[in-house]
Amino acid sequence: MMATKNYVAELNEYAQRNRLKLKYEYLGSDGPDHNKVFSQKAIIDGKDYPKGVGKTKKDAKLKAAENALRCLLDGKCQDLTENAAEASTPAETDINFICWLNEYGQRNRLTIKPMETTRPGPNNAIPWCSFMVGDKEYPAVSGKTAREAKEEAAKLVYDIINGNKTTDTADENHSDGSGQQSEDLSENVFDLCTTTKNLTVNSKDPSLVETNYIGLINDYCQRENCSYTFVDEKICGTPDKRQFFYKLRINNKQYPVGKGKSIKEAKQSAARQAWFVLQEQSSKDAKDKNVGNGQNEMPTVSRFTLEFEPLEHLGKGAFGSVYKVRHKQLKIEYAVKVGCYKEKSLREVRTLSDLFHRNIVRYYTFWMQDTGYEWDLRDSYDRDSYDSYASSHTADNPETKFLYIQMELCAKNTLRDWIDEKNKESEQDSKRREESLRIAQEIVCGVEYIHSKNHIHRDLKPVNIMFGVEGEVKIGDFGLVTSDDDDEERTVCKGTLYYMAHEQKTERKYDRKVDMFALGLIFFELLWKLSTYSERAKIWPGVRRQMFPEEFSVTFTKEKQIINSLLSEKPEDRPDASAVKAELEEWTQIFSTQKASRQENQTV
Ligand SMILES: Nc1ncnc2c1ncn2[C@@H]1O[C@H](COP(=O)(O)OP(=O)(O)OP(=O)(O)O)[C@@H](O)[C@H]1O
Repeated sequence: MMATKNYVAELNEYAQRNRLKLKYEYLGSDGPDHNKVFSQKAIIDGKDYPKGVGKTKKDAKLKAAENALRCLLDGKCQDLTENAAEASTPAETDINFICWLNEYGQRNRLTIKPMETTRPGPNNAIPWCSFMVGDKEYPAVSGKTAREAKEEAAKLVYDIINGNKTTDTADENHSDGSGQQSEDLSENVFDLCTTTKNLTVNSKDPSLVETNYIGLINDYCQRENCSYTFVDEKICGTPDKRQFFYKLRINNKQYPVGKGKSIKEAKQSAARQAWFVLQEQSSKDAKDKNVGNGQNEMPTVSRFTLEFEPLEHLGKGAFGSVYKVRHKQLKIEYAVKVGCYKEKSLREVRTLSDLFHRNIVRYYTFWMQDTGYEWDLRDSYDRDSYDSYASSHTADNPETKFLYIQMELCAKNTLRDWIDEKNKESEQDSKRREESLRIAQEIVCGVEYIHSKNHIHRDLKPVNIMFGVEGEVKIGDFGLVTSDDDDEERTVCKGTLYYMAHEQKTERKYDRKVDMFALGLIFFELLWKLSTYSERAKIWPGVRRQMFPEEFSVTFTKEKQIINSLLSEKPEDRPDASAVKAELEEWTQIFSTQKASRQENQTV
């Protein structure tokens, strides 16, 4: 193996020689666990140098140092910035496709089943493998060994799901299509889209599953027998920061322009814009039709009960009820939120459809119906009789529409339950501290992502934080989400008073830092045992003003420092999510090392 040059030492030397102030900034990690990449950048005398990406933090630092040296000594900064986007994407050859596929199955609650066979070859039997993902079978592939066939088959599924190949082009017996249509089909991952309606994967990041709006438009146009084309509007920006603009034309009607960093992203965004306009239009048409008919005479078929089997009433919030359901065809369980439709609720769904992150409850789709859904709570424990007690119903006002939001199903216990359980335990132990640090890190990752998309959650609290199948944190309830535009006037006192920042209670101008204040309180609650409500009521006002129980400050010195900064009265003094994430990551590492050495000492 070739030895790697120690660029970090070299850059240090360079900085010392030239009396420059050198530091590194950790920029976070990206990608699923099996294929994580880390990023760091060098900052020299306040100037940022191109980020370095690597499979470990150390590699990333080395790469960052190398990049800075190339800028400083060879003047090659431009090339590096242009390549930065590529470098941050994990190389496909590094991906363990079987592992990726298993994670994909877990995330989407699809069973993954390899089907291994042999087929006669010229000399001996050749191993073949294909995968069943949910109820869809992917094409079979051969390999020199059974393992190789399995890996190749998993890679094929990866390619198809990522839109690198269509199922048609991947099929052994199929010849390639040509022209515009085949190009569109490969973007749409058409086969998958028609089975699951809207699941595809962002080709850049296999950990994120996005709604395929081009697929939905394709579906819609086939159903309505209309044609669509993407219109190339313009391209802006410098070569390293290109912005593409596309819009959709459906039967000569033009829809709003969508933009993106690639043509594909811009087309998806245009399809998303068109999809929302179509939804709004169809709701308006239905309303006009009802008004025209004088009354809502025809009973409407409920898409909800047609597609899903309601299994359980999970709870009720301000917007409506949430049900655990099973998709009748896919046999996958989801959560569906049902409430009365208001213009504003559609805006919220629009925001939600923009968020795809491991630590955020995954949104699948939404639709509107004339009928709502009622579950008689008295009998909800009686599964067999749900039909007689749960029913679709129309509202008293015939103009009322109901909005259904299909989401990922999370575990029943929320973070509130987790905290309550921990508070029942007798001792304040180090296991709670360790778990709390993991949970806090995941919450802050989700919040960092929400903020990066220019949204403010505004209602972060333990009941709105749920857990996924692997116990990972899932931030939910985006009922109060709003955009973080600088000059927007805000509604005063939206959210839950207990976790609300001072400025959110009283001021019309506040920003994303209100979420950081709530995070401070949640971190405190994660760590500190509060046995009774009265104990909590006694210390809570103090904690909100950065006054902590003495024992807390002694036991959790580092955590207290982070929480203290999050609870700063002035929003500008609160750190942003990425800074807290970095601090927590660093502290977690130190804490684990300290714990390991303590354990070692005990055994010696
Ligand atoms: N995706 C989901 N998976 C599982 N349970 C869910 C899901 N979304 C919501 N729930 C549960 O459904 C219940 C109602 O949730 P919802 O988000 O509507 O309201 P809430 O958070 O209780 O109140 P509000 O919206 O008024 O703040 C809660 O108990 C919540 O834990």
